[in-house]
Amino acid sequence: MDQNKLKQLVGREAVKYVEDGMTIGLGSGTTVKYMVDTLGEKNKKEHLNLMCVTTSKKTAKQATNLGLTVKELDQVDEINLTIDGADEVDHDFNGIKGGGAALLWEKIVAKNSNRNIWIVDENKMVNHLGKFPLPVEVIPFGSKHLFRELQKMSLNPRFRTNVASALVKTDSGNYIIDLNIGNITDPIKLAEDLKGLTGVVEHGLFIHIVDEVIVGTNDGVRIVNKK
Ligand SMILES: O=C[C@H](O)[C@H](O)[C@H](O)COP(=O)(O)O
Repeated sequence: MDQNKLKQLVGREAVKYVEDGMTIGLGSGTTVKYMVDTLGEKNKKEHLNLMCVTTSKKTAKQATNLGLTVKELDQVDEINLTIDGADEVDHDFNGIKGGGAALLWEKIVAKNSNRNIWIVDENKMVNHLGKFPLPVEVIPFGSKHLFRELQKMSLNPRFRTNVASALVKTDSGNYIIDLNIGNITDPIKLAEDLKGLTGVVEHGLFIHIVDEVIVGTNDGVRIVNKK
């Protein structure tokens, strides 16, 4: 099955978890885009009473255009369920996120959600994290110095740039440095090390955050629950 079809499949499946009256966290990325489209349709058809909190300005715009009610995180008491994409997921249910530079808001929303579901295609299920470069969101001030520190740690950093070769800015106005590490043998230790660096706002390692993963395969959808 073509990758977009898989993204659509898992997006549709995830929307089945949305119930009337819920406050829903909407992730970011190309897979989530399909999910939000389906949620918009469901909302219109079933006249649901939903509130949505988004993890990026892009998702907020899409959701608003579809007629979904979008609130700021601080305007809601709790988020019942967040549905997001991921770049890699390992067997311990740890993941890498931030391929679309939305990792900071995504992590804040996820940590404030009662339940987190990720929607991915099966190529993203891996034995070890790290083939996908690990995104790190950093404060622009002094970021070249931080970059050198990451080099000294042998983490193969690279500033993320856009098609015009300009530095990518996140929705919070920060830069992204991608770490090309290869196999991450100890994600928990790496997460701690990165958080210990002054200037690092957040990293894309999502440790023990997701509860359930909806995996799109050529044979249909597979649901993987945390053990
Ligand atoms: O910053 C972006 C997010 O973490 C995305 O959820 C992640 O990169 C997956 O995106 P996609 O569904 O486009 O592969």
